[in-house]
Amino acid sequence: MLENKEDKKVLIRVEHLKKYFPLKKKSVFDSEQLYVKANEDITLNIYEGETLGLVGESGCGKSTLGRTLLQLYNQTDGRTIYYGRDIDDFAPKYVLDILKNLSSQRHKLRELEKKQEDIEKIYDSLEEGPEKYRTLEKLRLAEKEARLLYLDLAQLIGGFMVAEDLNPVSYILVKQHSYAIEARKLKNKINEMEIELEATKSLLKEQNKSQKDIKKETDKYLATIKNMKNELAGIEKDLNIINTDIQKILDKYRNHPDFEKHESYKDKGINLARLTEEEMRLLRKDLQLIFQDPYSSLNPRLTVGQIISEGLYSHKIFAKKDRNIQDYILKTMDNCGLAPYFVHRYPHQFSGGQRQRIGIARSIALSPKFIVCDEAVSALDVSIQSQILNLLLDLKEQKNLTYLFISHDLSVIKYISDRVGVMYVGNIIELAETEELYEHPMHPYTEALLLAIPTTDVDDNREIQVLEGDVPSPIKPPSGCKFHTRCKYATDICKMVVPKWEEARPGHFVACHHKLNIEKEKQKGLDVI
Ligand SMILES: Nc1ncnc2c1ncn2[C@@H]1O[C@H](COP(=O)(O)OP(=O)(O)OP(=O)(O)O)[C@@H](O)[C@H]1O
Repeated sequence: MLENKEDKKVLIRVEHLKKYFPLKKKSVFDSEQLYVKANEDITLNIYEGETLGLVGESGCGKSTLGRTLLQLYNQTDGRTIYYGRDIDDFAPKYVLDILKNLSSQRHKLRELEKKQEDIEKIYDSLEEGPEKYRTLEKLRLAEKEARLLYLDLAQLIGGFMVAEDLNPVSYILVKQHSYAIEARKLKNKINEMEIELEATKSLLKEQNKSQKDIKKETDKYLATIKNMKNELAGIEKDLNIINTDIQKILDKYRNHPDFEKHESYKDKGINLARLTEEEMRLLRKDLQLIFQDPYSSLNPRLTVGQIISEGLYSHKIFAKKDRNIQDYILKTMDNCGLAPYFVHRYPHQFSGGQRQRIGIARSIALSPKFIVCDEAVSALDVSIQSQILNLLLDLKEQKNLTYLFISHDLSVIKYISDRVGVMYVGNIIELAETEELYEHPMHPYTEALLLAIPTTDVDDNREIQVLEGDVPSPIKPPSGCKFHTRCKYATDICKMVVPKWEEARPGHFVACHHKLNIEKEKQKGLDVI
């Protein structure tokens, strides 16, 4: 069970994430570009060490969300912030672009805020009715645009947001970041050289070389590493001086009334959506995917050992000549319930459950922090499903992993998840701790999904209710709340205004104009925000 929200560390923060797939035009005369709106305005936190379950009908955008978080798809809009590494250490290039253009970006932000205020005035002046609802939609859009840009800036410069002239701030922060990039490149090189050194040592020992020969060979590496470490120490010394100067300049603004507000938005997360391909490649080992169909994701021409070693070599966790990799692979296989003699076998020689274990071993070998399990047990027999689920839970405990667990099966989701998000035609419409969501659903769609679960409990005399109506198309989804076409509680506002994503009870988020059970909760004396 997860502790209070205050004790939890966010690993991934998603803000207003959007993923549209453009559709091919039928003819060159088509003026309208159509999109599959697979993910729309998704905002959520994924906490370190939790399993966040994701449910919803087929085609609602679960896999797209998982893959977009991992940046296997380029996101159309929004921010995906990863806290598993420190932005100063990782020093991504996009930060330099923002810092170089601070003045013009803040100018743009002020324009967006002005636009938002203007729409707000119009909204306040309107009578209740369709025009007011349409204006509310525009207002939400303007708010979102301004907020995303504000977060991009405040995350990096915090209290400097109050500075009249951002040019000197820009100058010193660009300098700081350029040094950080140099330091990161050197650290990577040192790391690679140390891996080479280990591999050389293990190879020479295997060849029974004398201590003298081993020393002669490894001294070359040690000398290069020493030189690089000296160079790094120089850069880090300069960085410390720059950091002290930055603090001194920042202190000048501390008395400004808005300083603390802006400073509180400063954080060390990395915006995955803005990384270069090469940078994303470096982070790929932290962020893994386990597929539904292990057979199609395993290369049939490679043995289990080769399948697991591929990633270890490409992420430079082991050098090619390093003999220690064999022990490492066998240990990883053992952790995943695979016997050592499987190491030379091919995927077709295994059952579905064993193949899934191989897929899991391949991911786990890279020591990831976050894994998207996309229908990871859906193709397996029920008895095997529970074995794989328990393996995933054990590995999570041992290695402090965080999962996004995607499934259309509500029982599987209930079993494995700490919290559950419910998706409907591209949106997450409800998110809460598992028990809370199953016991007190607030969204009519969640309620309908739960009522549709068959039960074997003889004391449970509720009727199974099948959700009527077709799932709307994600190309032209219904206006307002997308569920209004199937919702028995829908009113006029539902047809026109997208419901706001809000925390209705502590830790319980929902987007609905007519939240269920709120009155009941109030009567029971439970917290309602
Ligand atoms: N690469 C793609 N190009 C175009 N459209 C896509 C692509 N991938 C997914 N879609 C569309 O996006 C929508 C969401 O699909 P997605 O696979 O994310 O849903 P899902 O909830 O995971 O469904 P399922 O449980 O059936 O896998 C669907 O309408 C799908 O057809």
